[in-house]
This record gives sequence, structure tokens and C-alpha cells, in this order.
Amino acid sequence: MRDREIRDEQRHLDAVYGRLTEKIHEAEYLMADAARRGQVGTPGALAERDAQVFQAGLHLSRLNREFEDFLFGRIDLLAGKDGERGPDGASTSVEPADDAVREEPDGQVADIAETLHIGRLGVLDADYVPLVIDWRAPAAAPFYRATPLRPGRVVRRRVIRSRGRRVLGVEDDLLRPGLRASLAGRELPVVGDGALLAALGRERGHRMTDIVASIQAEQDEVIRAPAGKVTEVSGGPGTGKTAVALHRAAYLLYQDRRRYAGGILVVSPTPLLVSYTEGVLPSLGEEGQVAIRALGSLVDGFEADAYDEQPVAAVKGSAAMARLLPRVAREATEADDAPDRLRVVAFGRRVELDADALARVRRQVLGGTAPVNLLRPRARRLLLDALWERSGAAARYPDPELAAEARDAFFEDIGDEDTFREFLAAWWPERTPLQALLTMADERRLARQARRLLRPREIRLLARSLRRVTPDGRGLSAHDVALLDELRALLGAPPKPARPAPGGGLDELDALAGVAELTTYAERQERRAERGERGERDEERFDYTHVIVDEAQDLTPMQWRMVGRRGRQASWTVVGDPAQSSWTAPEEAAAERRAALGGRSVRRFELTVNYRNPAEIARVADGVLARAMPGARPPRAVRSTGVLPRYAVAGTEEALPDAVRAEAERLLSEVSGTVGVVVAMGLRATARSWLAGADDRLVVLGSLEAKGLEYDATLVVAPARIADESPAGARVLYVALTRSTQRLTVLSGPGDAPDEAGVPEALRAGTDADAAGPDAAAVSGTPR
Ligand SMILES: Nc1ncnc2c1ncn2[C@@H]1O[C@H](COP(=O)(O)OP(=O)(O)OP(=O)(O)O)[C@@H](O)[C@H]1O
Repeated sequence: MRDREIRDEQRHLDAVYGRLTEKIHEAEYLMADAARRGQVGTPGALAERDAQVFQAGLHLSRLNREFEDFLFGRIDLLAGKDGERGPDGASTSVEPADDAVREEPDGQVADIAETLHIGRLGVLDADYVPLVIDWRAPAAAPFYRATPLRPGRVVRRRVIRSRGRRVLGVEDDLLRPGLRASLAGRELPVVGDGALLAALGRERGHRMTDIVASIQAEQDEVIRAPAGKVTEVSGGPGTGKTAVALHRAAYLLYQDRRRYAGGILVVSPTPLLVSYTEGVLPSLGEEGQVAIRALGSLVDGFEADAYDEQPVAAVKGSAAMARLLPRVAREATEADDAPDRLRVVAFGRRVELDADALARVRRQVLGGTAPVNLLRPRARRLLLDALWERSGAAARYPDPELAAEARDAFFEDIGDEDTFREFLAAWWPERTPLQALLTMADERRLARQARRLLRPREIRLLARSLRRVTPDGRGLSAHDVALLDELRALLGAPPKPARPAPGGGLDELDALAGVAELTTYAERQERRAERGERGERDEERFDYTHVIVDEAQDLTPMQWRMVGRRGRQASWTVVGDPAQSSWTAPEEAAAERRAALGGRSVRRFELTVNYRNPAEIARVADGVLARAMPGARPPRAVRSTGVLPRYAVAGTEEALPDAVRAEAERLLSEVSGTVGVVVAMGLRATARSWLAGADDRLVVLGSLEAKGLEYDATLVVAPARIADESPAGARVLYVALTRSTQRLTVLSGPGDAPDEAGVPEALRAGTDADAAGPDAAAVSGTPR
């Protein structure tokens, strides 16, 4: 029966590829036709050509891609209630018709009225009959949502596994097990079980894969939630928050491409998580439509390449910085070598402003409300005012009209003089955010500015950490980047250098027709890079239509402010888990988060199933969670492997390197996929040197870098050092323990106080809290 069913699906897939081949030929014809039009040369024809090339090119690149599993699902449905059909050719009703199921003496019977195949893109045959329904289309929703409790019209759900053009296998679920259904006169067959579990057990690589074939009902609710306002998703580790957020981006694009194309920003905590996840959207057919950026690369022109230790991070991320930075920005114009005297010649006499007079004018200028760099015209005017005053000329013109005329002439003459202009440029220089940030490395100056905002120790830490930043922006941390963004807003953009007149074809088209609509985000990025090479700066984007924040529990107040600036008009999807937060002042962050989301109403979802960790590993992590966040209810692990975590001990500091190597080797031999070695941030570089030259399936990570990632096997080294590294250390340890899909080894070092079974103290304590029972409080990895 299995072979017959596979042959049936193969026939369908052949028909789909047949149709795709026709579409590819159509698209190629359109491309060739567009090229001919290109020779006409009028702007209108060019714009039309560009649109056509864009559409055809998009189509071609999607169709030509040999998707591993272009077609992955099928649902067999009862007749629908209203019998209406939607634009994709499928019936729209979710509920079965009243007479769809017949009662017979030996039970319920029904005929399958409609069969839909679900895939990565929709494909219609030449008669507009759907061969494949796009997974994001409303008609595909029952594939993900139907449950035996609420089956709707779905009788059988089938997951189809294929490679290239070959169907390899099928797995069925019966949603109405009591019903005898027939399809084309034959009883509906059911093959295999466990499509989800098969997906979860597969080996992991260094890139995340999509989950379209096995999205679960609670996840589907989030993916398809209406886009208005704020969609907030909480859930413990491994519940699919990141996966769901990315699939939601693809769904929004499908829903309203005009609105969202190129306008979705995904904010990720680390560059590692960016590179881990960035393949998912292209695999869903959305190449280059979504900007995925790490917090440290959110401000154009800067790239964080350094890490702040926890006490420094705590200062830089805190809301106090939002009060300190305006002072820094205001004083950033005061250069050490600024002139302290202004001399001009007016009416044949020397007129002069001394240091005191200049200081008075500076205070007056700063009374203005514009960003600091934009106050220069005000500075010019107030300096001229002061000079006019000082010249005493006003007294010579009793008639107010004549006085005003003389004053205007004075302003014009003096204002245009080279000496005055040079003075102004030196006295009120334009400052870049980086220059302003670097002024904070001066501890004495910072101490004055930060009075009553920071403690002396905090001031010292801050100034010291900024001394590592070079004038060209190397040595910045992700926290510094948020400060730069704040300073950029406070200073205001210096006037842009005049753009060269539009030259090449595409730029010209942009200018003509606002063709941004017609080009892909990737194309625009490429051109942006080209412009960058030519030394032209593009304006940074702040007008995203949708902002997705991953690992939202970790954003500091200053980072919320930075992200908030990019989504003033946007709708939001915010996913996170407070139990994994490495940030220590949650209330402060919550206030800035509310401000960033701009008071929009919030729709909350919670994911409750852990798809990553086997139950054996989840149990160990749950113990640590109970200690890190008493009362938190962990997510439920769906599978078990029968393999318990392993505990190993290195009794001395000297024994640690060999033990790490041995345990890492052991895990490499036990799994065929990736191995992550997680150590305290302070041990990163050393641990990398211990494992230099190891198999490239192995990665060494600092605890904070492990956020969001997963490995077939994880080695957690010296847990107490991870836990002791910050006040949020126990939560960071919880993150480290929840990275594995198959195997976990915990290696105790000196200081971990392992018991005779090798279980370190940090993991033992959890069992006490376990005794309080799982229902100790109604919290599940996240507060309700
Ligand atoms: N419905 C699903 N079908 C198959 N795999 C799934 C499904 N949901 C989640 N997964 C897998 O579970 C793993 C965890 O997902 P993901 O990284 O999105 O979780 P998360 O909630 O973001 O975790 P964390 O909080 O630890 O960052 C991934 O490998 C993902 O592919």
C-alpha cells in the first residue's frame, strides 16, 4: 500500500513539474521580450521593461530552484458547507456540509470531496485548477490547524517527503479516526506515523531549516495572526519561537507583498544567530525580502566586534544613559582646541567676544530645541547678535527702521567674512555620533556630565571600556552601537553631501518612477553596496512596516530605544522568554519596550511544547529553571531518546583542557551532526585554543553567544563559572543546558562541587525546587 501511495504522489508531483516547466518557458519568453523592449529607450518603456524583467526574473529564480521538498503536504477533505471557491481554486469553507457525513448501521461514512496538495508556492494548471496550494494561503491553514478534537473538513493529513523530483515517502494522520471515508470509490488508505517526530530527530547542521511541513497548530495561530499592532509570543526554549517568527515574515509577505516587500526587519541578538537563521526565508521562497540584523549591526556604518563584561554592559544598557547622552551630545561641540576669542573688524573698529561672552552665547544656543548639529545656524545668528551688541552701533541709529537695516547689513558683511566663517566652523563643529561617544572616554569630563546619574565606579568602568574604541569605530560592542544610535538622534544627521546626478540605468529608473516597488530588496542592497564603494552614503532606513524582535527578553532599555526608532509606523512581532533573560533590570527594560511599541495594543500567544530537547535533557534544565525563576513552568518536551545526560569531572584547573577535549571527542563520535561546547564568556578564547583544529562540526561558544542556537550534542563546561558570571547567571546556564537535540554532557571543573555521581552543585539544587511540584505557580517559562 505504501508503494502504491508513493506512486500516486509521484504522479502528482510529475504533473506539478510539468506545469512548472511550462511556466519557466513562459517566464523565459517574457525576459527575452523585455530585453527587446529595452532597446526602445524611452523612460516609460524602460520602467515597463524593468517591471517585466523583475516579475519574470523573480518567477524564474523561484521556479528554477530545485526545492528539496517543493510539495510537502496533502489534505483530504469532506464537502464544504457553502460550496464556494476562493481565488486559489479551493473551497473556502472550514466546516463540513451538513450532509457530508452519513450515519449507517455500522458507523459513519463519507466521501472525500476535495484533495489539496500543499507546497512552497501555489501552482495552478492551465485550467486554473490548483495543483499545489501555497502553504500560506487560507486554504492551506487546515493542514496545520486541524486536530482530532477540531478536524473541520480534514479527514486525512499527509506529509510527503521528496528530494528533487522524487517522492521518497508519505506519513499520514487521521483526523477523524472513527469515520470510514472513501476516495474515488476506494477506502482512504493511511500510511506510517510520526512526521513531526521524524523531523525533530534529524541531525542538525550549522544552518536552521524551515518547518513548513510540520508547523503545529499553536504555532500556526501565531504565524497567521493578523498583522495589526503587536503580536507577542512567549514560550520556553525550543518551542519554535524563532522558527515561527521567520515563517510569520514569509506569511506577511504572502498576505500583502506590496506593503511588506523589503520592509520587514528581524532583529536578532547575535551575528551567530543571524547566520544560523538567514537561510530559512530563502528556503521559503523569500530571498532578500527581509532584513535580518544583529543588535550590534543595526546602525549603518558600524559593526560591533567587541564584548562588554556584565558590569559594563549593565551601565551601557541602562535607562540612565538616555539621560546622560543628551548632556554628552550638547557638550560634544566643545572641542578642546576650540577658539576662545572671536575678533572681527566692523565700522573700522575691532569688535571682540571674549571667553565669557562666548560661553554665554553657547548657553543661549543650546537653549534651542533642534538636534545639536542642526543648531549651527542658530549659533551663527546669536554670535552675530552678540557682536552687533558689542559694537555699540545700535546707539547710533535712533530710528528703529534704520537700525534694523544697519543690523541686516552688518550681519551680511560680517557673516560672510572668512574669519567669521572659520571661527564658526571651529567653535561649533559638526560632530559624528562616534566622536561624541569617544568624548566619554575622558573620565573627568564624563564624571561631570554623569553627576547624579551614575556612581563613580560605573563612570570609571564606562570611560575605561570606551578607551578601546578606535576613531574609525573598531572595538565597539553591541551596547555601544545602541549608544551611537541615541547620539545620532541627538546630534542630528550632518547635511548630506550632494548626490551625484543619477547616472546608470537602474538609478535613473529609481528616480523616474519610484521603482523601489519594482526591484527586490536584494537588488537594492546590492546597489546600496555599490554606492558605498563609490563613497556615497545612503540614507539609513527607519520606516520598516513590520519589525520582528527575536530573544526580546535580552534587549536592554537602550536597545529598545534603538529598535523602536526603526518601527515608529510598524506593526510588531515580539518573541522571547523571560526565563532565558541575561538582562538584570527587567522593569527598566519593560518601560522602554512599552515606549518602543508606542502604546499599540498587544495580542499575546504562548507556545508550550519543546521541540528541541529530548525529555531526558529537558528534565535537567527544568531543575535549573526552578532555581533561576522559581515558579516558572517549563515547556513540555515531545520526545525522548532514552539517553541520559552524562556528567564528567575535571578535578583541577590543569585537568580541564584534556577533559574538555576528551568529552568533545566523545560527543563527536556519538552524533553525526553538530557539537556545541558552551563555556563562560571569560573562558571563550582559552577554550577555543584547547579545541583548535577540531572537527568542523564542533563550535566553541561563550554562554551569551549560545542564545537561540542548537546542536546535536552540547558540552557545558564548568557550569558554576557560567552561573557566577552575572546576576542573571542562573538563567544563562538554563540557556546553555537547553541547546541540545540529542546529547548533553556537563563537565564540572574545580568550583563546581560535583557529588559522587558527578552532578555539579548548580544542577543539583534544582531538584529541591522540583519538589515544590510543577504547578507551584501559573507561570510557564514566561509570566502570564
Ligand atoms: N513544528 C515544528 N516542526 C519541526 N521542527 C520544529 C517545529 N517547531 C520547532 N521545531 C524545531 O525546534 C527547534 C527549536 O526551534 P526554535 O529555535 O525556533 O525555538 P525557540 O523557541 O526560538 O528556542 P530558544 O528560546 O531556545 O531560542 C528548531 O530546530 C526547530 O526547527
